Amino acid sequence: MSVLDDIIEGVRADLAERQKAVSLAELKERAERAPAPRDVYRALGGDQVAVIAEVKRSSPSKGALAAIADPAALAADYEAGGAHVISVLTEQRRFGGSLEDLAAVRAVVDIPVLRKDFIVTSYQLWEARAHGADLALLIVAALDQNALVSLIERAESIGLAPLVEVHTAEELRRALDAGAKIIGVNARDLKTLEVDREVFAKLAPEIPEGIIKIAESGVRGPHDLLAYARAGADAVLVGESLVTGKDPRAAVVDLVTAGAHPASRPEGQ
Ligand SMILES: O=P(O)(O)OC[C@@H](O)[C@@H](O)c1c[nH]c2ccccc12
Repeated sequence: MSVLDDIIEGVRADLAERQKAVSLAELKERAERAPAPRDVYRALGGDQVAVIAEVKRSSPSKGALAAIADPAALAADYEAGGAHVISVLTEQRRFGGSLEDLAAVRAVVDIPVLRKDFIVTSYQLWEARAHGADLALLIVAALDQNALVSLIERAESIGLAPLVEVHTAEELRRALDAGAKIIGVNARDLKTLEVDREVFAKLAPEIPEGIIKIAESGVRGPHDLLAYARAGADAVLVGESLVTGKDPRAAVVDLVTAGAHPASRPEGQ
């Protein structure tokens, strides 16, 4: 069993518990009362390389990263540093997150917020919206094609922008076929947890213009952001290096500054 299979088994077990506690009808009512979704395409579509800063307590590869007693305070720091979007890991068992973290973060920032989890059913999309999310991650490796297509459609229909994550050329083809408009290339293989920062540069040329390209994972600082930018990234998604550093806000400032520099754009653009 791959790491991804193992994570999803736990996700399904936790999901079954939540489904017992809150009916879909109730969740939909909560989603209707949630604040309106924020404009994700404006946040990610500017001239600069956007920075998506992640609230991440632990990971299957590294174990505990940071305690993060107050996720809202961390997110407010990220926003003050100039982050364009906040990512909140809500998976509990391996990443130490929760839907409460998501709601707490959304309440204190004015920028869009991503629910980062292993979404396998539309119930989780409703949960995301009910807790204020503006985007939801959909991992191609975790979904068959029918599920991917219907989750993209459902996300869009309830006001959530789907960020479709790929790691291989085949997954990218499936994401494009399914109509993804925002594609994240994860440098980490979720089946083995190995990081290969070259994957973005290999896949980016196959992503048509007009689709937002996000480089995910392994960004240690401005140098890695610039390399991803030269390979065509519109945004980078950064977790570990922000939560483990001494000053997350200053670390975001450094990334945003690098991303605003014209030399960070690919040649000819
Ligand atoms: O901590 P890093 O290496 O900066 O990576 C952040 C983010 O890309 C990573 O947390 C991530 C990308 N895709 C995921 C899918 C599930 C869980 C986590 C992830």
